[in-house]
Amino acid sequence: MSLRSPMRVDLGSFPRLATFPMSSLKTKTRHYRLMLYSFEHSNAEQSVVKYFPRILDERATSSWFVIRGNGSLLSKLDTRRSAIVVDDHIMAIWSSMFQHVAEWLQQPAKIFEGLAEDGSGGGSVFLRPVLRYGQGRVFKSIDAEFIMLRLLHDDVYATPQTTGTVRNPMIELVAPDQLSQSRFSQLLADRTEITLKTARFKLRGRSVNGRLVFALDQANEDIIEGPRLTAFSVSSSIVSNRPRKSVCGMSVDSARAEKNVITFVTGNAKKLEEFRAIIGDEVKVTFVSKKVDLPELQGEPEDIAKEKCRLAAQDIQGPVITEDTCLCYNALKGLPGPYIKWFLEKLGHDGLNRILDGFEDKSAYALCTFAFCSSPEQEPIIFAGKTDGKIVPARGPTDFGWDPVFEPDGYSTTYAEMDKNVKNSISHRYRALSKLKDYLLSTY
Ligand SMILES: O=c1[nH]c(=O)c2ncn([C@@H]3O[C@H](COP(=O)(O)OP(=O)(O)OP(=O)(O)O)[C@@H](O)[C@H]3O)c2[nH]1
Ligand SMILES: [Mg+2]
Repeated sequence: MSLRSPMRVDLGSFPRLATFPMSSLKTKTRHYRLMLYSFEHSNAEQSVVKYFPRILDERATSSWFVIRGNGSLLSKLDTRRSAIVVDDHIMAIWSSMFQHVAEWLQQPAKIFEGLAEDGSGGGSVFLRPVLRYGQGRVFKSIDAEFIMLRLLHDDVYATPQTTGTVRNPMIELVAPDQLSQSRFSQLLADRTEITLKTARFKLRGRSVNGRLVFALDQANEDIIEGPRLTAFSVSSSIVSNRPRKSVCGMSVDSARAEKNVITFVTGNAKKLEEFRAIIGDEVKVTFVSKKVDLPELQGEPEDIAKEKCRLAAQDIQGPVITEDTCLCYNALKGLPGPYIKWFLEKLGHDGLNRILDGFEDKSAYALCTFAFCSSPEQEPIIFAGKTDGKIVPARGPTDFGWDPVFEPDGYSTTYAEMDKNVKNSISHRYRALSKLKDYLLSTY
């Protein structure tokens, strides 16, 4: 099968309900092969590394997809098995959702570029929009998790070439990035429940901690409710072929999703990025993130981690994860330890080396302590991970803390120089998070 020349679809021109009537949707099903687009190499790569393996394992078809601007990805994927084909019904929903969220956030959206028509394949897909801002060709790329529209369940999939059916559909909008999350929350502040109805289904959305979760229900009306969503157009011929049960007016899936939301309280976007890459998709929990101005506490790492988590749980009034990271010099009996943030800020990478000038021993360890509280009343549970190494003159990209001055034992590269996947397989964060992940897998 060959990739036909890409058809450019921009959101401004993507058909909305008004111009793309249901009848045409029912009679004419086109199939799109998606090219996920990212302005930043690492973002596209991470999205694939994080979200696609599970999909690739699920439904093997002959379809394939391309990540634009990142040739290396293609070689990493088993292109014969990736199935990123959706029909235009689903595209219409996703596009209008993305577009609307972009409008809410007052950001121009560039979501899908280069969609190709293709008559084969099926499968589920995780998509993220790439939002663009800045001037001319200067793009400030958005964090990988800026907004994610995600079909939640394993059994959500499209088989467009046969029936155009999506089973048990559920759609979630997440805005875990700090900026988008606070805007999202503001926009949703006066509305906790949003209902969108079309001729074939009802979308019921609820906003929780800056997320908007939609569950689909059958309905026979074609109206759209909700003052903020009047312009929100949704069109679809998706049908649920399973009888739906409901709990307290919400779908079972939705209710389950509500229960399994944990907030990772952090103000550090890089931590969050690594957290998501490491934890993957196995834990049946929706992780959202929130920046809360927690005090930088003093004391032993474990005490600090616990107290941080208690304060976070009080703020969120629900299940939370916090993380505290230390960089400990053996020559200094564990200092700077939890105070590394200030040392780094005041002294820079050079200074972090120079404080060891008088010492032979340059060895150090990175210590990560995750804490989990299922409610403000619960005592935090601690999961620590440690990676030994040494302090060296800075080498590598400087986009994350003290990564350039820490060379883990057994490697000749600093954390900063390493491939992210390598760091995420040996790091202090990986070691701590593996324990937390095991705990969550056994609990949720
Ligand atoms: O090079 C790095 N590689 C890492 O893997 C890493 N993890 C954390 N840090 C930095 O170490 C300090 C910890 O302070 P910290 O735990 O209080 O974090 P934070 O205040 O940035 O966020 P949070 O407390 O809101 O979660 C901060 O300067 C972080 O930037 C790292 N630096
Ligand atoms: Mg902190």
